[in-house]
Amino acid sequence: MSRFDPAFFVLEDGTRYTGHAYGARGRSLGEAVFTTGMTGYQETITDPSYAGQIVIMTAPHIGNTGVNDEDPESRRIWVEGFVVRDPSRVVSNYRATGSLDDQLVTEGVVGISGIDTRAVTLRLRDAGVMRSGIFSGADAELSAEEQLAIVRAGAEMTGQNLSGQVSVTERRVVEADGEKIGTVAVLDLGVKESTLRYLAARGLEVVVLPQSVTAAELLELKPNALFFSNGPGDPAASDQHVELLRAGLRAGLPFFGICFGNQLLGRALGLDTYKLPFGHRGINQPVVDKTTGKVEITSHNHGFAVQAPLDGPFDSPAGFGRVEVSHVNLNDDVVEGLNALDIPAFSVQYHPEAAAGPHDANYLFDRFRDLIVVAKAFTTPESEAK
Ligand SMILES: NC(=O)CC[C@H](N)C(=O)O
Repeated sequence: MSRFDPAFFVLEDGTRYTGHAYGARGRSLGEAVFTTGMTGYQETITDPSYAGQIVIMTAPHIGNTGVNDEDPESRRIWVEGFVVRDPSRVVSNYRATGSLDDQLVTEGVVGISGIDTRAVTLRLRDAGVMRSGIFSGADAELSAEEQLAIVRAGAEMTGQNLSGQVSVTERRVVEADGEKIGTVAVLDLGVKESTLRYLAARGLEVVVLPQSVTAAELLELKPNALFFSNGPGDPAASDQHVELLRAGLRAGLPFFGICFGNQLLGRALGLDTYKLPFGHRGINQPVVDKTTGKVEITSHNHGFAVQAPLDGPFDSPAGFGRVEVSHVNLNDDVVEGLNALDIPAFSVQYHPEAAAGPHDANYLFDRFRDLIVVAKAFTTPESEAK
C-alpha cells in the first residue's frame, strides 16, 4: 500500500477524476457534497448528519493537526467517503493522538487525495449534488464504465430515512452542569456531542432517546422540554418523527430543534420541505435573526430546507397557531429558522453548537433555557415549586 496507489472519483453524470488512494482501500458510494469549512475536518467527518454522503473538502490542506480524542462529535466517522486535495504527511498538534489517514483506515473509510476539490465544487454548484463513488485498491481495476454503472445504481438521498442507522439504541443520560433547572428529552436523530454539552451547560439534565421512541414512552418521562437533533436523510421520509413531535407540542412541551429538527418542526407545523440544489455546508454562512436584525456568521450542513413565507407571521397549516420565519440566509434567502408564536417552539436550520464554526449563535441555547424556565413557572403548581 503506497500513497501513490491510483484511485478514481466518479460522479453520476460521468465526470471522472483521477487521484491517489487515501484512507481505506476499496469503494465508497454516496451523495457527493462539498463543505467550504477551512477548519474542523474531524468534527465534520464524525457528524452523523453526513451518513450516506461523500464529503469533498474545498480547503486544500487536510490532516495537518491529525486526530485527537476531544473533537469527535460522535462515536465514529460517518462520512461514506472523503475527497481531499493535499493531505498533510506531517501531523502537528499537541492534542494529536494519530493521523487522519490512519484513522480513515482503522474505520474503513475509503477516501481519495490529489483531487482538485475546488473544480469538483464548481461542477456540483452548476449541476447540483449527485451520486458518486470512490474506487481504489482492487476496485480501481474496474473499467470506467463498470465504475459509472455502480455509481448510477447507488441510492438517491431523496426519500431516504437514515435515522435508524445513526441513533442510539439505548437511552442515555447526561447530567446537568451545576444546578439543575429541568430535564430535556433529546430525540437522537444523529445528535452531536457538543449539542449535548451546550444543553447540559444550561443546567439541563439531558435524556437522549432512541429515534424509535413512542409518544407514550416520551410523555411518560415527563420531561420539561423536548429537543430534536440534526441528522442525515430526507425530512420528507420521517413521518414517524413528525407525529412524535406533534404529540410533544400538543402536550405543551417547550421545543427546540436543530437542522433536521428544524425541518421536522416545519413539517409538524404543516409546512413542506424541499431539496436544495447543492445545500449549505461550511462555517461562514451569513444568517439574519429577524427578531433582532443582527447578522450571525454560522455553521451549516444541510441539503434540504423548509418552504415558508418570509414576510411576516402566517397560520400553521397543521393548526398550531401562528408561525414566523425567524432566520434567513443572506446568500440565498433560504429559511434558516422557525418560531411558533402561540406555542413554545422554535428551531434553526443551522448549527448553533458550531462544531466546527463560529459561536455567534450560542444564544439560542439560552433562549431554550429561558423558554423552559418560563414554561415551568406557568405549569408548576406552587406547592411543588422550589
Ligand atoms: N445536519 C442536518 O441535520 C442535515 C439535515 C438533512 N439531512 C439535510 O441534509 O438537510
